[in-house]
Amino acid sequence: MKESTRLRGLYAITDSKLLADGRLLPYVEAALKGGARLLQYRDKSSDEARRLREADALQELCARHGAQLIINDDAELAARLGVGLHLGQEDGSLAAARALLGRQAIIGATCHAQLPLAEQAARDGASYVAFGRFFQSQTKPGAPSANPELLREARARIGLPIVAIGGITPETAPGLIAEGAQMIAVIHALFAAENAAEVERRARAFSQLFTTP
Ligand SMILES: Cc1ncc(COP(=O)(O)OP(=O)(O)O)c(N)n1
Ligand SMILES: Cc1nc(C(=O)O)sc1CCOP(=O)(O)O
Ligand SMILES: [Mg+2]
Repeated sequence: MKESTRLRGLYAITDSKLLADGRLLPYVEAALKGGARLLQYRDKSSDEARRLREADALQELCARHGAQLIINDDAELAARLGVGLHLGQEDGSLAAARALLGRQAIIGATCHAQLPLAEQAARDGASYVAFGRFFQSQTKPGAPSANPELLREARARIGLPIVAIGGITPETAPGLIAEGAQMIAVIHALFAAENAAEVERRARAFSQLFTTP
């Protein structure tokens, strides 16, 4: 499958608090049923055994639903499972991660609101670049803010799929897609839900934004 086809649509990101108490697998499965194409396992704990167990279970779910699993921050775990990786600016060398994971792996890079960071990420072998945060984020309120117009310039200058992140809802996503975002990465507006059925409904609402060419 072409990278541009794989990297389009809803990009769901897990959250350890929202998905605690047995919600991780049912809520993620609901997001995948609702059409999420990428799933990022984002867990900041140092419990390596649990992280491996959970990532393994998520990999199986993703495989069943034809989605791609991406590990946040942890190149070793991504290498162990043979899945993708997302790195921020403080998370280690992207070029080294590319060498470790190989040419086929999906590797994403946080670029905040800075095109030079995206240009560097492209040179270092990123598969996609992520810009944000575009709105107030309940998950990461302190992340640097970005302006939607940035996406248009990024599209013209960076030859990689673009992810938009930060406080995005089904109502605000269309404006970002129109400006050039190929993927919309979401935590709170997807997973802060009463039940799995509601997660699936929300995922479907995001995913439908990508069905028109
Ligand atoms: C798709 C996507 N974009 C940005 C981020 C943020 O990464 P980072 O800046 O490393 O912050 P943490 O998520 O590690 O707290 C992301 N995870 N995913
Ligand atoms: C993990 C993360 N990174 C961001 C960035 O701007 O780099 S914003 C963010 C949180 C995204 O979650 P929500 O959809 O709940 O706002
Ligand atoms: Mg990080």
